[in-house]
Formats: sequence, structure tokens, C-alpha cells
Amino acid sequence: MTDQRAPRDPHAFIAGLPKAELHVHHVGSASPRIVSELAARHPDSKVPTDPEALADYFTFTDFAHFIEVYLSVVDLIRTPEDVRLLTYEVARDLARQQVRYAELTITPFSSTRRGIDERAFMDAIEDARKAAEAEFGTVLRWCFDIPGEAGLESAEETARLATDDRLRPEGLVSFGLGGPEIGVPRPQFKPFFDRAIAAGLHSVPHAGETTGPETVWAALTELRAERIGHGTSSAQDPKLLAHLAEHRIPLEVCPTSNIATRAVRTLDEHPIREFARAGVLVTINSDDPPMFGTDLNNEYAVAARLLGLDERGIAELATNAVRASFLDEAGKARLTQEIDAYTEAWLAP
Ligand SMILES: Nc1ncnc2c1ncn2[C@@H]1O[C@H](CCC(=O)c2cccc(C(=O)O)c2)[C@@H](O)[C@H]1O
Ligand SMILES: [Zn+2]
Repeated sequence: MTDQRAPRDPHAFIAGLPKAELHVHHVGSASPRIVSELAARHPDSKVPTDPEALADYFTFTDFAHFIEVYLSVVDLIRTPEDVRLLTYEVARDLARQQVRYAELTITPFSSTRRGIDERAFMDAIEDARKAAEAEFGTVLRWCFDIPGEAGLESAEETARLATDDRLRPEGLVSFGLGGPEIGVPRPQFKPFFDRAIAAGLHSVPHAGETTGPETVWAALTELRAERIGHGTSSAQDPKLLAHLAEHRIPLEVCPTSNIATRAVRTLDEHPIREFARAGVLVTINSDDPPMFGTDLNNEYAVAARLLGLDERGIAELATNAVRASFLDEAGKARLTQEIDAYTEAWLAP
């Protein structure tokens, strides 16, 4: 992607552009309305019920503080009905942004360990997935991730829920690893990723978000990652950038997330330009949009500004995500064609 003519009105173009999102968290996508509604149901929670106060509450001093706040929202989700409501509303918000396909990262361990029955949990997300597809036309698939800091117990539980044919949900396509990276080396999770891959799931761990490129290398070699969540520190290692580009291993880039969690100081210092210059397949994602005061459309606008993209360059970000997705080939062709048709219609004189 090279510097191109400035788009006529990037926000309007992006708002109508059909998109796919690959790195967006279930609980992290709970809108202020949903969070305040759940907080009102649980007065014992420290999460504010007032959406304005919530904006302040979602301001983080560092990554550890982000995880602490994230878990206080996880604590609000206590029943299968909470799970179903959250999932359906997240799908509604995605549809509003013309997201046709999303791979939503869910951490089942965090909910089952808080007392939600595993079968009821799976039924709740599957019911919401089918309702969203029928009512919004948005296709959802699941990524189950291990909350790494919770250790091997959580890895075992997550691998069991993801590979037991009596439990694994129909929409499950991938297996991930989230939470803090510092003090949580990737190699210990190799046996669990091996089980997930043997069960037909795709490996998509977070790596290089708050630690260096060695964590990205470990995700590739030990966990056989097909995509990398964030991969921000890859820019520090030219050999790693060349490897990612040569082997077409996509990065799930979440620009505003990296600023909000202090992983990167300012957007102008974000390594997304190095990724593009190295020929790495860049996809744009929102990670935990309401918590970071953003949404996917805004992330596309940020990427367009940083990369100096015109409409065709912005559309390429969307087709990159389709190409990097685990959607079936027919679905990929259909969504790519829709993106191309929209872009040509927009540019027609
Ligand atoms: N940008 C992000 N980068 C990394 N992760 C992210 C990001 N955004 C969201 N997450 C999610 O945060 C959670 C972290 C949960 C966690 O650390 C933890 C630790 C100890 C105990 C428990 C528990 O449940 O008992 C959970 C994960 O679910 C992950 O999917
Ligand atoms: Zn994430």
C-alpha cells in the first residue's frame, strides 16, 4: 500500500464498507448500555451503572490495570441469560458497522469457573449466533482462548471445552491465548494447542503485545500460530517481519487498543507503517471497542490516516481480513465480491 489520493470522505466510505473482524473479544465488546444494565442487576459490583462514569472507569494506567477492569466486567456475567444478551447485542453492534463476518474471542474458563454451567454457556452463545445470522445477517464464529495468567488449569479446561465433541459449539473455529504476556511464556501451552489443532481448530494466540518479538517467534514455532494477535513488537525484528511477510502470516492489528493499554505510546509511533512497508498482511481490528472508546469503523479510519490510504487502499484492509479469516472459500469469495462492488460503486463518476 503506497501513499495515495486522499479519499473523498473516508468516514462515510468506511461506514458503508462491508467488513470482517478477526480480533474482537466477547466481554470486551459489551457496550456501555449492556455493562450498565448488568451492573444495575448486581449492585455489589464496583462497575459504575452510569455510562458517563463508565467512560472514566474504562481509562487504564497500564496493561495490568486493563486486565483488572476487564475482569470486573467478566464478574457481571453470571447467568446463561446474561451470556445470551451480551452475545446478541455484540452482534447487533457489529451489524451496525457493516461487519458481515466476525471471529469473536470468548474465554469460557472465566465464565465456567465463576459458576456458569458449561452446557448452558455453549447453548447461550450458539442461540445468539443463530439469531444474529437470521436477524442481522452477521455471521459469527468463535475463538476460545486460554487466559494465560490463570495457568495450566485454565489451559486444560479451555482445551477440554474446545475439543470434547459433546460440548464444543458448532461455531468454534479457532483456539487462542490471551491475558498478560509478561511472566506467561508461550511454550507451556504447546500441548493444549496441539490438541486443539488435532481437533481441527486454527491457532491464533496473542503475542508481542506487551513483550518482545521472541514471544511472537514462540507463538509461531511452539503454538503453530496461523495468525498473531497484535504482534506489535514484530517491528523490532527485521527477520521476523520478513518471515511474517514471506509466509503470509497475518497480524491482527488493533491500533487504539495498543494506545489504551499503553503497549504503544502514541498512534504516530504505532508500527503499522513498518508492517505495511515489510509487506506483512495487516488486518484491522478493535479488540475491546467500548473499553477503548473506539469501534471498528474508527480503527479503519485510524489505519487509513496512518497508512495514507485512498478508498481502494481502505477496501484492501477489508479484503485482507476476509483472506485471513477462517470463513469457507465460498463465503470468502462472496464477501470479497461485495467489498469490490461497494468500492467500485463508490468511486464511479
Ligand atoms: N488486548 C488484550 N490482550 C490480552 N487479553 C485480552 C485483551 N483484550 C481482552 N483480553 C482478554 O482478557 C482476558 C484476560 C483474563 C486474565 O488475564 C485472567 C487472569 C487470571 C484469572 C482469570 C480468570 O478468569 O479467572 C483471567 C482474556 O479473556 C482475554 O481474552
Ligand atoms: Zn485481544
